[in-house]
Parts: sequence; C-alpha cells; structure tokens
Amino acid sequence: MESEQNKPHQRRKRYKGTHPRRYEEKYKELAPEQYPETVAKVIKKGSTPVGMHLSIMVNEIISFLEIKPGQIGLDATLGYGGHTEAMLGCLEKKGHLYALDADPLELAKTKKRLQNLGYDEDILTTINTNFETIDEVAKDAGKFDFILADLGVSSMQIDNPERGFSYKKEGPLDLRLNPLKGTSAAQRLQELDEDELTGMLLENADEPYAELIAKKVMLEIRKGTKIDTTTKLAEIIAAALARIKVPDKEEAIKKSCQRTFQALRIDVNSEYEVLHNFLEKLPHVLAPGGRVAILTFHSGEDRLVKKSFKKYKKEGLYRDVADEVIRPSKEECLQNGRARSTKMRWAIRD
Ligand SMILES: C[S@@+](CC[C@H](N)C(=O)[O-])C[C@H]1O[C@@H](n2cnc3c(N)ncnc32)[C@H](O)[C@@H]1O
Repeated sequence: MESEQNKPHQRRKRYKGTHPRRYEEKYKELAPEQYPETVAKVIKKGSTPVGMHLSIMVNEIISFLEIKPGQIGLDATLGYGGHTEAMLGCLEKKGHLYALDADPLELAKTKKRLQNLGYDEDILTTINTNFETIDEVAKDAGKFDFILADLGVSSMQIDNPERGFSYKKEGPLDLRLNPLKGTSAAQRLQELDEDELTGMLLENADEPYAELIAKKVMLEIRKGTKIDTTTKLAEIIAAALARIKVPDKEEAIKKSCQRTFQALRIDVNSEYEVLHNFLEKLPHVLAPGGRVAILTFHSGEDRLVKKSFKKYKKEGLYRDVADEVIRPSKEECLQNGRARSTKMRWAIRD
C-alpha cells in the first residue's frame, strides 16, 4: 500500500470563488441561445436579459413603414438587430436591408447572430459607420424606401461595465459608441473648464445642479484626483450634492448621476451634431413615397427631429409628418422599463 508520504504531490485546484467575477462569466443570458428558459424568465419579470436589447415599438414601426418585398431599406441603428429582424421578415427574402452601427464591437456580434438566423449578405449589409454618413451609404445602395433610426444606446452597451455608460457599475469612464475612436469622457473632463462643463450639463441634460457639480469636478481635478472611473465620478456628484435640501436626497443624487452621464455621452459622441447632419441628409436619401420612423429618448433629440420634419414639410420635401409623438403602450412600458421615455415621430417623402 502507498503510504501518505509516498503519494505524488497534487496541486490543489485554484479556488475560483463561488461567484464568477467577470461580467462575461456572470450571466447565463450572455449566451441566450444556450439558455432560452433563463432569458424568458428575465423578460417575464420585466427586465432586459444581459447581453440582449428588447426592441421598442416594433409593431407600431412595422405598421407605419409598410414594407413590401423587394424594397430597399435602412436601419440606421442596428444595435441587437431586433428591429432589423422584424424588417427583414417583411422583405420575405426579396430586396435588401442596409444596417449601420457606430459601435464595431456590438455590430460584429449582431452580424453573426443574424447570419446564424439565415440573413446573409444577399439580403443584409451591415456597415460600421456613423449614421451621419447616410449620403455615402446611399451612393452605393440607392435611395431608400424605408428608414428607421432608434437613437441612443443599447442595453448591451449600458450593461457592459467596460463601456462606462452606467454610473451604477464600476468601469472606465469612457462612454464612446466607438471605443476605438475619439475622446473618452475621462479625457473630456480634463479638457473642459468649469463654465464649459456647467453649460454642457445644462444644455445636454437640463441638470438643475449643474453649477455645483461642475465646481466640485473641477476642484477635484485641480487637487489631482483622477476621475477615470464611472464610480469615481458618481462619488464626486454625490459629494457635490451633499448639502442640498430636498425631501429625498438619495433619489436626487441618482437623477443627477443619470443626467450627468447622459450629458457626457451626448458630448463625447457629438450626438446633437450627428443627428442634425442625419436629419439634413434624410429627405435626399429617401425614394419618392419613402417612409422614415425615428425613436427618441429625451427632449433634446425629439426637438431636433420635430423641427427638421416640420421644416422639410414646409419646403415640400415631406408629403406628411407626425403632428404628435406616438408613445409605446402601457403594457410595453411595464414589460420594458427602458421604453418609458420613448417618443416616435415619422415622415413620408413627397
Ligand atoms: C437603441 S440601440 C438600437 C437597438 C435596435 N433598434 C434593436 O432593435 O436592437 C441604438 C444603437 O445605435 C447605435 N448608434 C447610436 N448613435 C449612432 C450613430 N450616430 N451612428 C450609428 N450608430 C449609432 C448605438 O451604438 C446602438 O447600438
């Protein structure tokens, strides 16, 4: 018999901990094809499964766009591809859909997902570009019979701490749609002065405590504090609002964090400028009778869309435009909290 002493030494397996630490290991929903029951349970509870995006107002959009087999369409904001999938369904394998996204990381994943569903390059062309280049896209594609733009960011981007979109999760303070290009939010804070930051918070998010927050951020930068993570910025916002007198301070701080992150995201991605450029080019890339639907998520975006649709209707480029915004149903908002702030506007090319 082998004595204890003579047993060959075996290294003990490394303890990984009971909870996987990395975001990618944490959620079964990140592989939705492998865990359909988990995904269904999460959706039923009214949450968005991690790694997925629940598309908003799909029925209203499909009903308005009146897509016919053989048409040429554009999804300006591919995201998870839920709307793209619904539009492809209407084409019945005839015609072509172009789909754009500024985010090269999520675009690659969605392209693969749609390919696995049988949508290859015969019917779908995905392009990693900003939608302000629609005129360039139309040079190859020709004019579009239908266009959709579902603005903002996807749940995948918000939920991935590495992208820095959420103040709730520790991650680099980045907030770029394309993390391979441009300036991160952390770098942007270094470039701004107090007045500029105050202006940005007011203009991009109507932040009521803009001055207090900008003052504190600049004080910390002067002291040499590195504001390069999401949670560090959230901490500084909380400290800036430490003395405000409101009934629910915790809620006020949460709202200010949300608005500050929104303001930074708009700035870092030049969201108003690119939306303006897109809206200016839009009537010129639509075929006669072509239809466009746009989903917006805050008043700044909606104002731009409303103004542009009105202006081009007056000039005779649009035959008709939405007089009022269309909102998602109560049921949809219950099912998907992220739908609550959505407004849809539409226009039809003359
Ligand atoms: C709300 S999500 C779209 C979700 C999509 N409709 C779906 O059903 O999954 C918005 C997407 O648009 C992209 N995006 C935002 N602004 C953009 C721009 N200016 N140009 C191109 N893509 C943009 C984001 O990267 C994100 O993936």
